[in-house]
Amino acid sequence: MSGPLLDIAGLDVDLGGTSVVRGLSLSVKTGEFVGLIGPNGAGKSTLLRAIAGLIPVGGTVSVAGERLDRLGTTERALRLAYVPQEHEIAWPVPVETLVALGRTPHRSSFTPLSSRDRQTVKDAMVRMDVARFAKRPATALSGGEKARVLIARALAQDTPLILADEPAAGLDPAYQIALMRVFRDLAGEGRGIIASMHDLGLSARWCTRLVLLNGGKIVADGPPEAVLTPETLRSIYGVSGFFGTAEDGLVVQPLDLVERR
Ligand SMILES: Nc1ncnc2c1ncn2[C@@H]1O[C@H](COP(=O)(O)OP(=O)(O)OP(=O)(O)O)[C@@H](O)[C@H]1O
Repeated sequence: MSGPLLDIAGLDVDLGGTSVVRGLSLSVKTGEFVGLIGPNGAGKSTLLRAIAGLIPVGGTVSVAGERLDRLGTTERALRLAYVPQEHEIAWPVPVETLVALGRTPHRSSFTPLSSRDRQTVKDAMVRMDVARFAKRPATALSGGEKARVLIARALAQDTPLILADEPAAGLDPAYQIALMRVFRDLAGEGRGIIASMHDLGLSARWCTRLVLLNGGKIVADGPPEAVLTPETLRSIYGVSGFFGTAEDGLVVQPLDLVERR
């Protein structure tokens, strides 16, 4: 594929009569792990929901050169997977059944899972370390375990583009890092990942690119070192930070509240 994996042009989103995303354009290539960062209310979830086709938008969203608004639900679900911020699981279905729902766009109705489907589901559960819960009701898991099951469902969907809304929230440090490794590996395998994140340390360390949103607009976009600076922390988040360099790159730790200038 020569063009971008994701191409957003002139995206506008109005919610409840308020303009939440304004004239936003963004291109993401295969191999990129994009951290979507920004303060509360910046528009991160709205942007992800808009890309996923869950809310009406102005402008265009294309994946691999095809406009998503011209595709049916199944065709769209073959191109992108979306992990919601909420980890509500309504029915006590076994974890493996829930993860297997990710295979829906690849199958015709009422046919059993193929051996490829079963292998993909198993690989997704192993990758997210939930295979040992395979037979457990998904409702009988901890918050972090549920979060990992919902990410496994998205991985089972086996799409070129993965959108995840605060996927690291609720995970312990080891699982947060494991998730960052999974996303980095998936990007290395030729997919594109966009994950909204509040943890600036994690996003600085693991994302290949950061897109900083504020007031529904992109205010910075580039490698972590270019986006996360003392100036952006102060002006956008209203915090000071510790900045260091470890063997593998940037270390950022917000320190205290400061006046936004
Ligand atoms: N249904 C709605 N009607 C009106 N305004 C909404 C609606 N949903 C969200 N908003 C507003 O849109 C803005 C962006 O919200 P969004 O959830 O996208 O932000 P976010 O960057 O994901 O924030 P957070 O970090 O708090 O999750 C906020 O000001 C929010 O109040």
